[in-house]
Amino acid sequence: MIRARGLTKTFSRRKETVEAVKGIDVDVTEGELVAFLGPNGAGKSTTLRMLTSLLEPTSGEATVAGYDVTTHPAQVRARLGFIGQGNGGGFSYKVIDELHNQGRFYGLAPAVYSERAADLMGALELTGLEKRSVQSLSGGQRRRLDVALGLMNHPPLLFLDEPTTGLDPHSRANLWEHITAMRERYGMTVVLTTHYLDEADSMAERVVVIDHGEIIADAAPDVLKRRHADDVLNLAVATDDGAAVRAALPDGLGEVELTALDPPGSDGLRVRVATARGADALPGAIEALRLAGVATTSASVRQASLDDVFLNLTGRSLREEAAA
Ligand SMILES: Nc1ncnc2c1ncn2[C@@H]1O[C@H](COP(=O)(O)OP(=O)(O)OP(=O)(O)O)[C@@H](O)[C@H]1O
Repeated sequence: MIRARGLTKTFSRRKETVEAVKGIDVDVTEGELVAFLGPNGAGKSTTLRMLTSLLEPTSGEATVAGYDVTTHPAQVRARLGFIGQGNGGGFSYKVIDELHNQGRFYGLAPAVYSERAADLMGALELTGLEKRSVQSLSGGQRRRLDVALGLMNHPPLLFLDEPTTGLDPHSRANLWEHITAMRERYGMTVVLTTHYLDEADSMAERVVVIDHGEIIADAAPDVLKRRHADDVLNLAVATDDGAAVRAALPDGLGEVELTALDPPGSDGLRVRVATARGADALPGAIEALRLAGVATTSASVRQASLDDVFLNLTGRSLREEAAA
């Protein structure tokens, strides 16, 4: 569905040159749900805008839905839906007029766009808001209208640029339900950008991590975590004999860190082990300690997150950058 090779975009701003995208190679096959994850300014939107033919690449090439984005932009646009960061709707227009105008824009017959608009309004829980002005909608409703606008041409490929940014957790979850339902209904390929780690982790089947205009990792969230991050076992043990704890833990479990328990003076140690597949390793670790006569008084596993992946790949935390 998408094939990009050596895609670059350089912007000249006054006398400054910004290399926003630095030679991206990416393939997306039909039906995939792919998230481009990266901090602000990483080049996600620029990549999306090139793939949707809205922005001409400085160099490189991309084929989308079978057409070259530079030589056949109209054919590309006819086959995709694009939901940008800003709201697509004109603020003072009525919701239904926005949808109908979008249908006209795609050259659909009135009977077809009226039916599609009604159908999408129902599917995206916008029924009853037909006559409301776009500016009177809530953030979540407006985003769902954006999705409806993006789907009026029944595209085989949907691009969403930060679809859930600025929405509260409830509206984010609700929008996701709708995106997933629409994807199933139309069998669409979906490509989106996000800087929400939890969203990329839970919703995307594949995550393309972008930093400074380059793809630094590309795989399913679980695979990324297995490759680039460890789970952490956190145990408390009822002994101060650190050497005995180290000797008891299975060989090759992972890096072990021992610290005194809080508050100071408490008997025992806190044991932290960075390890792959922490939940699977935990029972064995507790049993090995027990056999060595060491009682475990508390145990938990912190699963590796995509933030750990980003941190290990770049030395920076995406969570902190997103909050900054
Ligand atoms: N039209 C433009 N003119 C000059 N520089 C630009 C332009 N558009 C983007 N840039 C720069 O290119 C870089 C990548 O921007 P881009 O918007 O693609 O990042 P992003 O990953 O989508 O970030 P965000 O999450 O903030 O949207 C940034 O340094 C940005 O300032």
